Amino acid sequence: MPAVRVEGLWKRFGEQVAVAGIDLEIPAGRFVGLVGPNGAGKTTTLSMVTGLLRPDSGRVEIGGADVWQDPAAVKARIGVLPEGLRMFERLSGRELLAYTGRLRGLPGDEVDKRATQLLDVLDLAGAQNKLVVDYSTGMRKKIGLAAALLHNPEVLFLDEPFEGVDPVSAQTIRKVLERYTASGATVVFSSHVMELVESLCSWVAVLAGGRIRAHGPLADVRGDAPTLQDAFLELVGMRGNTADDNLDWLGGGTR
Ligand SMILES: Nc1ncnc2c1ncn2[C@@H]1O[C@H](COP(=O)(O)OP(=O)(O)OP(=O)(O)O)[C@@H](O)[C@H]1O
Repeated sequence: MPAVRVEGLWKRFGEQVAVAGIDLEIPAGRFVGLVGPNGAGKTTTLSMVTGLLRPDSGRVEIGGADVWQDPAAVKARIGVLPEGLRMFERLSGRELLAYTGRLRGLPGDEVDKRATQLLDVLDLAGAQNKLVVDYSTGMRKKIGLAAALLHNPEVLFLDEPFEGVDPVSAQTIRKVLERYTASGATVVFSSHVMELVESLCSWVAVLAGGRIRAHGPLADVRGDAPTLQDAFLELVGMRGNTADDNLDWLGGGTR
């Protein structure tokens, strides 16, 4: 069974079609990259897939359960780190994890154990008693990731998890996620950084204009192109689209 099955997903915002009929089956146990240019519909798709935004039409199943018919069952099985996540900022990192764990129905001592381990692995132990409002961008991503992992979900959805994260923290996050997928869990994440997707993901979906342009194992999507970046530019029709002709006034010369 695929980890995620999406059928005929559509979303309009007024005149703007954000997602224009997506069909996708994401295999389980893979590190999956969802890539696409700005405005491609990645966040809208992930929001609908994780039960945060109701689609105009279409269906989403996670582990065989329908996201919109049975939201509580699905939400118990997934972890989500959305873009611009709002957190309870007046809690410390540890308090936030304790609160999240109890909301997830975990026993208190289990929450304590898992929180201690996650804070440690994610290099947040020293900041565990600091309020989340005082965390840096990277620290916020890491505490958000810890909260999303606490209940050991089957599928983890991450919107731009590496944005604003320094290379050391990125490596830490990467190791945690690699360990998680190695045990059979699925990670689906959106990113603009092709090198990162190429080095992390075994399966990718390319989204542009609200539609899937290509999907499948990384090597199949890359095809004969030297890098995923080249394949991506070809697929989204941006190859050769340079600013040379239009910005002839920019730079040295006439002011
Ligand atoms: N709440 C909204 N109201 C109106 N239009 C929206 C809304 N959310 C998204 N859109 C539009 O839908 C389209 C897809 O947006 P979305 O945020 O899903 O793209 P994205 O691929 O995540 O982009 P980025 O990489 O820039 O984050 C865009 O044209 C955007 O302007």
